[in-house]
Amino acid sequence: MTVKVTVTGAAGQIGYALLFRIASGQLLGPDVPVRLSLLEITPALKAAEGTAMELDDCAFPLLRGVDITDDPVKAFDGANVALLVGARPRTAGMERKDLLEANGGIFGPQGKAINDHAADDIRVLVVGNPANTNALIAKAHAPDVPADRFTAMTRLDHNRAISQLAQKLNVPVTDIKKMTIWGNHSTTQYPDLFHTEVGGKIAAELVEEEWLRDTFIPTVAKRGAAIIEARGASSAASAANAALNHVYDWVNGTPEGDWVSVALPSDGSYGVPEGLVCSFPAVSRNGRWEIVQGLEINEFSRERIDASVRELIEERDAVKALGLI
Ligand SMILES: NC(=O)c1ccc[n+]([C@@H]2O[C@H](COP(=O)([O-])OP(=O)(O)OC[C@H]3O[C@@H](n4cnc5c(N)ncnc54)[C@H](O)[C@@H]3O)[C@@H](O)[C@H]2O)c1
Ligand SMILES: O=C(O)C[C@H](O)C(=O)O
Repeated sequence: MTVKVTVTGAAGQIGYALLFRIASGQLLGPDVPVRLSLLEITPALKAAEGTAMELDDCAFPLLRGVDITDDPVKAFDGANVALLVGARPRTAGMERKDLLEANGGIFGPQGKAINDHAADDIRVLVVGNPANTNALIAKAHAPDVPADRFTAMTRLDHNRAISQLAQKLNVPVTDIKKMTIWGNHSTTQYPDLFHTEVGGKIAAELVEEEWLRDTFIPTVAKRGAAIIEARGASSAASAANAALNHVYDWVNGTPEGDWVSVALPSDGSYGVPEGLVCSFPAVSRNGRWEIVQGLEINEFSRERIDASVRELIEERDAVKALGLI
């Protein structure tokens, strides 16, 4: 069966890094045909058409067609996977409230279009920032879709944390298992090494406490800003790569003996208020995310998880006050 994949913000940077890899089979697997549906704002439709011409020119064996539209209803009609990448970026002089409001105007109607028109098995990944709260808004407008189909991306933070630790310990990234990012995809996120395993040993015991606290955590949490500073634009190829990892694992399952980081609606686990879209350690089984249960949270971790959750609560309360959820 051909899977319909809708990508919003398709003419943007992440879109350009993402679409060719989806069409080559890296989102769902090498045997799954895909049809791409590109949603853009009207002024960017021509650029999206250019990208679609290039997709044609690749003659990808799995690509069954590309549709381009500025209408969310058409874009999400029958969609099985939705990658919500397009968002309103913060510009000079813009208050946080303005940013949340502008994004509410995007993610509310997209959530409703998903609710009314997507396929029954729709899976949604929000990449556009502020990703957790944009996912919360989309979910609030899709009451008929199971809440756990709405996720936001912290897989890039997860991959960044694995890479930083691998470099510190001079081991291949494949030696690192059970990394966790807790909380918000923002600088308050908490990359947790107290359950991470490296060759069967706990990572926090293999590094100096000072490095963990003063180098590792801030490097991972501020990596997005460091990329913007270096590139003059936000991360695109690595964000696209993380989106592919997230959906691939969701659909095909996470490997035994490991887990990944996923922002998904809390069921109250680890004291995170129900419904908040928060990053947790998670495994995918039978096509559904399950939060890893029973991890012991020490005082150091508790403080940091709580700080990020507080920020998520503030964002939720702000969008509630604006009538966006
Ligand atoms: N979660 C993460 O880890 C992560 C990582 C990197 C970037 N991001 C975020 O991803 C988003 C996209 O990044 P980018 O570099 O591709 O940005 P970009 O500005 O290059 O592209 C965004 C695209 O979205 C489109 N767009 C805007 N409003 C839209 C709407 N209502 N419907 C459809 N399309 C719309 C724009 O026309 C533009 O083409 C940003 O919000 C960025 O902050 C998230
Ligand atoms: O776009 C940004 O603000 C940064 C991005 O979320 C990232 O983590 O690279």
